Amino acid sequence: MQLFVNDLTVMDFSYLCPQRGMVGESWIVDVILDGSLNEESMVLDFSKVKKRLKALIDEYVDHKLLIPAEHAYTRIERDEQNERVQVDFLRPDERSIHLNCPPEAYAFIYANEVSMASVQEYLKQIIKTHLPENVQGLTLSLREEKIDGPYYHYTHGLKKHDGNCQRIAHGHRSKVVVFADGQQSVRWEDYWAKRWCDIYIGSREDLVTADKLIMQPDISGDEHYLFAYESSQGIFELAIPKCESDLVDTDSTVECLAQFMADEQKRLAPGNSFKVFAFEGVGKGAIAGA
Ligand SMILES: Nc1nc2c(c(=O)[nH]1)N=C([C@H](O)[C@H](O)COP(=O)(O)OP(=O)(O)OP(=O)(O)O)CN2
Repeated sequence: MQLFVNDLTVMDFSYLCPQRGMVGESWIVDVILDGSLNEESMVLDFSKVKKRLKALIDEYVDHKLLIPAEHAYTRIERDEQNERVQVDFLRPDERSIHLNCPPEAYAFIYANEVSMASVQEYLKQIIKTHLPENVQGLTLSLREEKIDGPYYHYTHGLKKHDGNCQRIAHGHRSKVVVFADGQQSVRWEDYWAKRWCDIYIGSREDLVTADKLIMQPDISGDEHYLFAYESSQGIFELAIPKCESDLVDTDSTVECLAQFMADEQKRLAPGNSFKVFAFEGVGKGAIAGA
């Protein structure tokens, strides 16, 4: 007998990619369980499927940075004593990425790349060990939201958030809808999709100088932004290429980003009025005008 649950959850996370850098993603999870019927004549109660599997996915992937642990660019250094992990992703041409964070900030995918297939396998191995005996098989499918129109992938961290959004590198794949003088404007939507294609959005107030960091990455020149802050889960540090980042004067909540976009459009085209629908992952977001 097979049992299916579609749209079990959305995983919002980021990953390191040799070509694209830091990529924000939102993947929808569907599952199929194979098993015999239990004493309740069920493969597994839907409420248990939803709660248990979502809890595992939240614990192991959601709001984390996924590291392709077997890629040649990846270096991982664990400081067990201080409960910190440093990751150096040594891309060429001064596009290296460096982090020093509490261990919960990362998920290590033992593969050459972070892909739907490798994350699927990683999660399958974890979830399998948490299923009751009558459930013998698990199929996990990951998919992107179908988006008609422009979208972008961004990564950020919300240092004031009391949950996992405080992690400095988690992200989303987000649709954007813009109205200029009451008409939908694909031109402006394309503008943001291009500007924020694979972007790290940092708050200006989190910028630090190298002497303020615990990590001492081997970075030459002035090609990187350095960000650091302390939240309830610990100290988070990130060095990321400036050319793959954008700075805002506020926090990077979706409310602030929607307002940033509307204000930026007004600055570039003062004669028009704007309304921006900025999504944060799938099915939610903020609306701002200028
Ligand atoms: N009003 C706002 N609330 C939250 C914001 C925000 O910008 N404005 N941002 C976040 C985080 O960035 C987070 O990544 C949002 O992800 P989400 O998946 O919604 O968080 P949850 O884990 O709580 O939801 P699940 O559906 O359980 O995954 C948080 N809030």
